[in-house]
Amino acid sequence: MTEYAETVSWSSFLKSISSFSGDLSALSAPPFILSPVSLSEFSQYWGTYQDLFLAIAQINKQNYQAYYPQIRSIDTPEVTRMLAVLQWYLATLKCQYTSRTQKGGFEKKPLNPFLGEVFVGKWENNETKKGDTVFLSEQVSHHPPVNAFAVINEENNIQLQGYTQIKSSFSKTLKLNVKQHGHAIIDANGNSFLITLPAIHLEGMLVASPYVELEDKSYIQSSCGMIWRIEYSGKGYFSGQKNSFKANLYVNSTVMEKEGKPIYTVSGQWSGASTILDGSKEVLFSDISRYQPHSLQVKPIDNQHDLESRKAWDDVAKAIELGDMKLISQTKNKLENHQRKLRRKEEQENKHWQNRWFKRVDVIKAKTEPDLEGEAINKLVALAKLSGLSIKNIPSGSKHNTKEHKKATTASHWSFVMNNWLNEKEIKI
Ligand SMILES: CCC(=O)OC[C@H](C)CC[C@H]1O[C@H]2C[C@H]3[C@@H]4CC=C5C[C@@H](O)CC[C@]5(C)[C@H]4CC[C@]3(C)[C@H]2[C@@H]1C
Repeated sequence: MTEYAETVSWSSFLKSISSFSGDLSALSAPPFILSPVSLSEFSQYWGTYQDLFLAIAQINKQNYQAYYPQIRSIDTPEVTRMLAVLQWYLATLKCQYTSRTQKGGFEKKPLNPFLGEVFVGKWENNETKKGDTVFLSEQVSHHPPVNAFAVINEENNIQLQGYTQIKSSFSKTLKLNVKQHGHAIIDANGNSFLITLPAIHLEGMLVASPYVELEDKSYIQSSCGMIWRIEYSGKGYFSGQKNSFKANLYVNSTVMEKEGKPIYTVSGQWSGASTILDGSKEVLFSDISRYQPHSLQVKPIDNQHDLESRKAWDDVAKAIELGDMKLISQTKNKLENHQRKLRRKEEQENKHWQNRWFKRVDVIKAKTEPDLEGEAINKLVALAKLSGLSIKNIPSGSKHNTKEHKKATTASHWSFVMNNWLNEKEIKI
């Protein structure tokens, strides 16, 4: 599409969203801001920096001093592990929120996954003999859209699972605000970590080059008691730099709530370099450009199952690449009508869609009927209690004592069921 035409349709698009409220996926957007990628692919970013992810499981009493030699004051493997979790987490932010806008691109509207859509792959770590890591993503709900994900490396005994539900709204100044519900939980050799999801907003909408900026706070609570509080800021905030953050490590959430002395403070750019206060000295903590992202191995489309994202959306993705609006709506309607027919058939037969690898667990009820698959939920309850965070269905990272928590009535989450994956017959990695 020509530059001029794009500008015209972008400004008419902005006019259309200025009066829009509701589910983003319902908003029709001009072809040049449609992405041929399904949102079900976005959760792969939790595992893209495999070396940083696996380090969380590999740190032990014998090797912990080798990880951050520049930080003289480190004295336990637990603290080293907390630093490794933060370094990995910052790397996931870079992937999650800037990988589409690095080379001058801008955020586009991803394809809205249908119920039961899956996206699977693996990271082959053969060069470092760390065993393969499996990645699973399943659209466990379509109304509202919820994506659940798991990253599993058996050789190193580390597994991440979680889910994301986004709630978005436009501000008067056409800023797109997105609150995330959900969380991620890591289990690594007996240590577990609860990671909350930051709120985000889209900058640059008025100049037709939107990019994500993180805001407010998020937390990483460890089963050993220590907790990270990460505060985000961006251009125009006090720091003035894009993608800025400040992270404080506290011995526990009580000290954090009292604004006690942090064990460490790390600050800088989550998409670039950051430093750590080691006593009175400021030393380099992490420079993400020094780490290699691993690309996920995904089967060719011909070997994929009909429920796998790239096969299911292939016609639509091709139409988007052609920028052919008519063909886009034709191919999208075909897929969406097929889904509506399936839902109607299930209704008539009084059947409901069976989720594949994740199950919904109502935490309040589960307290009376604890079950094995709810194991991750029990971890969520334990870690949330340690951190003072709410387990109700309110924005990720909300505190336990807020009026929003008191007002909320439900506390149900999505939990990965390893047995369902081990017994999976149709979808292959
Ligand atoms: C309908 C409004 C619209 O189309 O606006 C068009 C704008 C050009 C772009 C808006 C889209 O920007 C995309 C960025 C997406 C988030 C990126 C990363 C993540 C992290 C991942 O773990 C969970 C999903 C999440 C939060 C994505 C959610 C969807 C976002 C905001 C897309 C916007 C629709």
